[in-house]
Amino acid sequence: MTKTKDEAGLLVSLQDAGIRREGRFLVRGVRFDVRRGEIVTLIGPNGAGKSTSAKMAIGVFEPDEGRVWRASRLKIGYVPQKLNIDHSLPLTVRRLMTVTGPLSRAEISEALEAVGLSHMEEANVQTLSGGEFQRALLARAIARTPDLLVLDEPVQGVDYSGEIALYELISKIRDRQGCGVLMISHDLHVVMAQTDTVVCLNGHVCCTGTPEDVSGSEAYQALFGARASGALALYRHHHDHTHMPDGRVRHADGTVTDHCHPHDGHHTHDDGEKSHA
Ligand SMILES: Nc1ncnc2c1ncn2[C@@H]1O[C@H](COP(=O)(O)OP(=O)(O)OP(=O)(O)O)[C@@H](O)[C@H]1O
Repeated sequence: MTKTKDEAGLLVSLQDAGIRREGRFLVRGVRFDVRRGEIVTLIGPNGAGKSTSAKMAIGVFEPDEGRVWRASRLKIGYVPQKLNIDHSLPLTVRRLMTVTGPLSRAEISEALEAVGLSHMEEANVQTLSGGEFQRALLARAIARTPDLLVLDEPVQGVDYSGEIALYELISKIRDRQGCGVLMISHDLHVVMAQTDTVVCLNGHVCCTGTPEDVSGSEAYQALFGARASGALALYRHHHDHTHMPDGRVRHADGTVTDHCHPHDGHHTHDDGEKSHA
């Protein structure tokens, strides 16, 4: 018996979807699926149609051609690219959490705890660092336990180690809540190691596949030129390390230390297990 889309864990499916404005297509021929537990990243240069495609996926835009299918009663958590906040008005983290809809005290505390911001519930958002602010927005999105978490450039204004921490957090949330994740990124090095599928856009889909497939494809190389060389691979390279049977850690550069470096992310174990402690 064939499984229905819902049974297969499919959350959203774009089939040759396109958006036309003022007589021209902003993007067309967009096709990708997001399933429960899966991380899909849209990459492409500025103006490539990443946000437009994500907006089609979540139903903000109806496609002018092609089709978009969404699971019934799909709950979406959206982390916007930017948020215009009137800094002349005081806004606490707790209030930020509820401006888009009511949440119980328990839901607020749990979400802030998940992103490591429990101690900042009463803080004014103006005082947060870039990384803390992104985590507060993430907390707001996950507090409603979405089926699909959509993040528009989540690491903007976040430094390299903050970026890795944020990616690990997103991956942890995916594991715990079992949601699907659709992520947008205009920069190449930010494609997180846990991404299952990369969709490379430039007004249309240039290529789709695993990060390795995409970084090796001609379409991707042509689109990003010199910047493309090894960029996705580089991300993995930086975070690859191996746990030796005696507990020590061997890094990609061959050095051996007692512990992981704080910036270490994806890694493998010598016993063949692939996971993070
Ligand atoms: N409502 C609209 N009417 C006309 N043009 C639009 C509209 N919305 C977006 N565009 C244009 O469509 C193109 C794709 O925009 P989109 O925001 O999807 O790109 P993006 O890949 O997310 O870019 P960035 O990396 O800069 O955020 C851009 O050239 C943009 O100016």
